[in-house]
Amino acid sequence: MSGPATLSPLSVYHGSLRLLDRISLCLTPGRTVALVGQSGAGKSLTAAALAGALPPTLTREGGVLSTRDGRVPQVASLLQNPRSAFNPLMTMEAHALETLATVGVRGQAARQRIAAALEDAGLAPEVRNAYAFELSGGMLQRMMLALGLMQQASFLIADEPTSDLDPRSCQRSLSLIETVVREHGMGVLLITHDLGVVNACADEVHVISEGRLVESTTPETLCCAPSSDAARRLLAAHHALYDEEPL
Ligand SMILES: Nc1ncnc2c1ncn2[C@@H]1O[C@H](COP(=O)(O)OP(=O)(O)OP(=O)(O)O)[C@@H](O)[C@H]1O
Repeated sequence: MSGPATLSPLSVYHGSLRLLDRISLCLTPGRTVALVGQSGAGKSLTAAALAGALPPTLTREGGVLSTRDGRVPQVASLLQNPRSAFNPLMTMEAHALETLATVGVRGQAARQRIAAALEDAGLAPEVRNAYAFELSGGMLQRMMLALGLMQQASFLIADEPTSDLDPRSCQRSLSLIETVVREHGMGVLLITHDLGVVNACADEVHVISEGRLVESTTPETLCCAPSSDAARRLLAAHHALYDEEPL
């Protein structure tokens, strides 16, 4: 497990249009950092850049995540739509073996890591023989997490992991993230527009608006004394949606 890692200022362009403007973040093992913002603010682009998955039509400047000693840490992803992360023609074991080969783990050692990671992610051993179409969205999210655990990734980028989930699945997804932070010491970047999720999980929160970070604070301060217009708009939207005190 690595120490804290810093994202060097990240800018992303579509032609001459700047979509992200010098986004800089620090991720720390065992801590959850939330990135919140309205639709179109730049959350998913930040996640994609961190995961090395920006669309080829976009160009980037900076945005290298590195530790103090200059190493680039392993980063795992938990996507909004986990089904899109799996090849429908490959079993979960084939995905796992492919992932482990990228970090040089093969043979018996790979099989042992797969068994341990499935168990840690709360999946039955038989899941290794399943194809994506045989698993629910929640199980596929767990499998994504298992892939991160078996790689011994230091950080997890969770992009809207609770969107489109019913309340029970939402709770399960959040407790899974809590487990990787508490028991495996991963550092998490949690991308969401839901301030309730921020309050439940995050140690610190950054607000993004029109591709720029406009506020960095604690969940408590964001709820009680937000300093940016963007954060105030998010709070107002939360009030309007839930018709109650937001956090
Ligand atoms: N492939 C792309 N080509 C051109 N522009 C893009 C591309 N992907 C995203 N954008 C633009 O970049 C901006 C940020 O998009 P992004 O998807 O990061 O927003 P977001 O904060 O994740 O929003 P949401 O919560 O709706 O997912 C938006 O203006 C979007 O239209």
